Amino acid sequence: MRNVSLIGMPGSGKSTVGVLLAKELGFSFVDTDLLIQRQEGALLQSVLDRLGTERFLDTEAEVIAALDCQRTVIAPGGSAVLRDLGARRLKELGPVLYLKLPCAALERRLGDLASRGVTLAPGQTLQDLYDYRAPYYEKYADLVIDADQPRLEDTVALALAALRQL
Ligand SMILES: Nc1ncnc2c1ncn2[C@@H]1O[C@H](COP(=O)(O)OP(=O)(O)OP(=O)(O)O)[C@@H](O)[C@H]1O
Ligand SMILES: O=C(O)C1=C[C@@H](O)[C@@H](O)[C@H](O)C1
Ligand SMILES: [Mg+2]
Repeated sequence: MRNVSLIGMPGSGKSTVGVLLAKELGFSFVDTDLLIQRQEGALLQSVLDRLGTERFLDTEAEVIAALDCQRTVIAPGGSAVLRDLGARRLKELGPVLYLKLPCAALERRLGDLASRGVTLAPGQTLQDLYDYRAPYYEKYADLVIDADQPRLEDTVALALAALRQL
């Protein structure tokens, strides 16, 4: 298996589950949010404030399109599926696994969205974002797992089991 990409809503666990999954697989780990921060020389929320949503999404897609890795778990931002360029690159790199969980569970996990760096339009709620994005996650996923697990390790185990089915 060349790489594994995790997609899903902000707070679904792509970064926290991803690094544990990489350890279990003996893979490297890359979080594209960190690549964007390094490239732009600023924290994600500042990048988002400076560029605005559309240019942020273009930048994110370009960073993902430039990924060239092997045996790596890739944790992109929750917005990665909103640009075909980035989403297609993830699929080229290997299986794409959707960490799916209900919006209510995400609401409980996420703190202040205003400072988290989420591409929310003014007045848009997390539920609006969830309803808009869910079809994109489903569209690009090769595998879907129930990420509404009490323990990170349980989600990692489900991810490993799903990957074994390929
Ligand atoms: N069972 C669980 N599985 C995963 N994350 C959990 C769980 N319980 C609580 N959390 C918390 O939920 C948050 C998940 O955030 P994380 O940054 O991993 O999400 P993400 O999918 O990478 O989001 P983003 O799209 O913003 O990068 C963390 O703060 C984590 O500690
Ligand atoms: O889901 C989102 O809209 C985002 C999630 C973050 O990981 C970042 O990629 C960015 O701040 C946008
Ligand atoms: Mg993340």
